[in-house]
Amino acid sequence: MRKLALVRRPGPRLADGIVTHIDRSPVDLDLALRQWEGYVAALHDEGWETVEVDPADDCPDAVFVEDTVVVYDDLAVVARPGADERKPETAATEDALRRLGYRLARIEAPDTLDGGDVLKHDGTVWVGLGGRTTPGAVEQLRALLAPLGARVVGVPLAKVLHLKSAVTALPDGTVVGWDPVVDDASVWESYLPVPEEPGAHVVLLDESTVLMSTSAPRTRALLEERGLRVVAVDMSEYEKLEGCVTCLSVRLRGAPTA
Ligand SMILES: CN(C)C(=N)NCCC[C@H](N)C(=O)O
Repeated sequence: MRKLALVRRPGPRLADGIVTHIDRSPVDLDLALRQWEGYVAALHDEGWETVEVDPADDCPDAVFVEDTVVVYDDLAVVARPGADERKPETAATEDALRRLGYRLARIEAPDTLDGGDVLKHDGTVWVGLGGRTTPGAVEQLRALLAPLGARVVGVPLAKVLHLKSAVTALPDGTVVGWDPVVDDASVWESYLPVPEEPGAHVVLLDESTVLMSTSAPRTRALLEERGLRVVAVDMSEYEKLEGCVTCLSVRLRGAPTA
């Protein structure tokens, strides 16, 4: 299966990115660029091709490209970000996915949805509700994904920016989360609390390998004990902006051949 990921390099205004649930601290732009290059190199080392979405340099948060779209099978649902200053970010993502041969749909106004609120695993799509994503957007997504056989489930979210700030899924479907920011862990059949907030953020690289932040060493050890191979990258400058490993890419597994 072709493993392709959309990425978008950090722009010159990155340090002005939005912070909501944490205090602002200075972002080192040079270090952020090196960390982004390290992230992309880690994807390449693990057999992923990357496609760069055109820059949106007026938008400080544009590097968090995950928030601009939800891709399911051959359908790309272009998001409508909940923060107005992020709304212009979606146009170039839409162009990139059109060029790659995806069918396109859009979350329509007045509803809003951020891709970071959407967690997919094995036919179920959980959507965080309470922050940037509206109930109407969940209904829109449900209607768009139903023909593809996906089950869309709204999940309460009050303590953190996005659903994937609180939880992500391991290759076997176990959902990992950092309890202090998880509103209702009973939503998931198999739930594993992790000892560090960044430990709740994994990107699936293949059936036995995950990408995560170097700032979660105890969770790394926990996952390795479960038999997973962990690739760790330094994400400090993005974590200062409430970002994490998932936000910097949109993983396209089995992309259509355009
Ligand atoms: C899973 N996460 C956290 C994301 N997909 N996106 C993070 C966006 C952070 C940005 N400063 C903002 O506030 O929008």
